[in-house]
Amino acid sequence: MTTRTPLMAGNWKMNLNHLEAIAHVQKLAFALADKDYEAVEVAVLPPFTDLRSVQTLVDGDKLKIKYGAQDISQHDSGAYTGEISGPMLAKLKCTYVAIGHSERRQYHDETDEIVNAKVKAAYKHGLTPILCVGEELEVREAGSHVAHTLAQVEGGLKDLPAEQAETVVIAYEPVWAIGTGKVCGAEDAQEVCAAVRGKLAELYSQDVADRIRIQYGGSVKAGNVAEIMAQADIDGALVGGASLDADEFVKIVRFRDQ
Ligand SMILES: O=C(CO)COP(=O)(O)O
Repeated sequence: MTTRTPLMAGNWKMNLNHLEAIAHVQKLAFALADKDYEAVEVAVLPPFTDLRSVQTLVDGDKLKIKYGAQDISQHDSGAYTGEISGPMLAKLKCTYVAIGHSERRQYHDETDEIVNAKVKAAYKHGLTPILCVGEELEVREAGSHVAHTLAQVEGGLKDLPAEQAETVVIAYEPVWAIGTGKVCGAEDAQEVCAAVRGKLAELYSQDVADRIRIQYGGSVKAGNVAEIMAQADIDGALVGGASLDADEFVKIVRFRDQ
């Protein structure tokens, strides 16, 4: 049986400046300095402007916390005002990059084609994509949430070889559950995550699918994380609001104690 190391990632979105980031990561590192959490991978996704400070802290103190960006340009360099490239993120030793978050799809018109180009850009520069997928409320109400999410998975991974795909992280984030306090029922989340794993098996192989980590995201808190993590196909959480509170995020990382 494949054992997948749970990945708890905090997506800070547009919150915390670089000084606040330093204080926040120090708090997390202090609270997680014992061995209890070693079986869980912990990552933060701060705004671009914080990455250098987070890198300096993590490198200097040899922290086990990983970090990454919330987006990446599909281009390596050039006249793309405001964009941040894969080589820049790689130089900052980012491990992860979130791609296709629903807020990018919604406010920046990111299509599956763009998401796919960004996933390829991440791999080109040695970054691990956290490919975000999930349906809006209307889609859920129409009963098409599984098909919608699987189409996003397929579109995001298009033409990606198995050697790359097997390290991707998929984050299932139903849009209606993001920042709303309406957590998707654990069994409903499991239904979609199991279908995502089935799609990965169809696209690659069962072996590859069994190695890919699938996170749930959307109003995850210390109070609901244990139930979510108890689901067979959920291997971690992508946490927004609750990741801004160090104590709460630490409790989420220690989901086995909740
Ligand atoms: O979008 C999310 C993480 O990427 C989820 O956000 P919330 O945890 O605030 O609902």
